[in-house]
Amino acid sequence: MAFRAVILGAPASGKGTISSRIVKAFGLEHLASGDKLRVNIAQNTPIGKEAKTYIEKGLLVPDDFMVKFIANELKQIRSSTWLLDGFPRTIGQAKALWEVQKLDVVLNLVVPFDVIIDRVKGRWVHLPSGRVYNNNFNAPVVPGKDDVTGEDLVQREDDNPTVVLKRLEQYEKLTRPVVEFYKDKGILNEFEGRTSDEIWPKVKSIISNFLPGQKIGKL
Ligand SMILES: Nc1nc2c(ncn2[C@@H]2O[C@H](COP(=O)(O)OP(=O)(O)O)[C@@H](O)[C@H]2O)c(=O)[nH]1
Ligand SMILES: Nc1ncnc2c1ncn2[C@@H]1O[C@H](COP(=O)(O)OP(=O)(O)O)[C@@H](O)[C@H]1O
Repeated sequence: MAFRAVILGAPASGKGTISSRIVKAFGLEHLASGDKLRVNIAQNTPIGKEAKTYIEKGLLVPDDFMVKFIANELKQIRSSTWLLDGFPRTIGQAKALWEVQKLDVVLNLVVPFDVIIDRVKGRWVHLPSGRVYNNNFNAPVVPGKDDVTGEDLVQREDDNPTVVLKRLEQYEKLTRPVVEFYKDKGILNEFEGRTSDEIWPKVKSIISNFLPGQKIGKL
């Protein structure tokens, strides 16, 4: 079956956290634009070098770059059941995606900015997998190490307070109109909350209208 969704939300609103729960519960492909860009930066690819110049300043990477980048990443996904995280982030990107692919549902996480500022301070990531941790929410079993691989966790350069403020400003100016775009399409679902644990059950029930849950283990 085909099911195509997008998850939206301000920086650190919990897109990655909720997406990982969606993947566990429904077994669909998760494509996170930020994670893919950071892998390119870590590998010092031409894409990574160019994207880094914007990301380190808290600016969005230009639309034409991102549309091409994500179109190529989507081609790598065999399945027609996927969740896009971190893309689209502008009206230009949303229109370009809609041209080639109609979506079934858009999830928008609405989390207060004071919560976001606090979360960013404690965010640690395992770059190769995109797994995220937080000192006050889901700390790794071994401090500083990824639970699955034991590899080092890092804090993102763009998670420092100055850059975060720039990213929030970019979100307000450029990404909030994307929410309106999908509201007009009649496929937007908004989820308000201060924690992922209160948001998750509401997200899960919306997606259950489209997809059967994963069998827990094979009977
Ligand atoms: N305290 C707290 N931290 C959370 C919660 N949900 C996610 N986080 C953490 O907040 C940070 C941002 O979450 P993330 O999923 O990366 O957000 P994204 O930037 O929207 O993808 C990460 O360090 C998460 O571990 C929550 O409910 N409470
Ligand atoms: N769709 C996109 N368009 C433009 N820039 C993007 C996009 N996705 C990611 N980026 C760049 O990568 C940075 C990190 O993205 P992401 O990991 O999604 O941030 P967060 O997890 O904090 O919301 C963004 O601040 C932006 O500079």
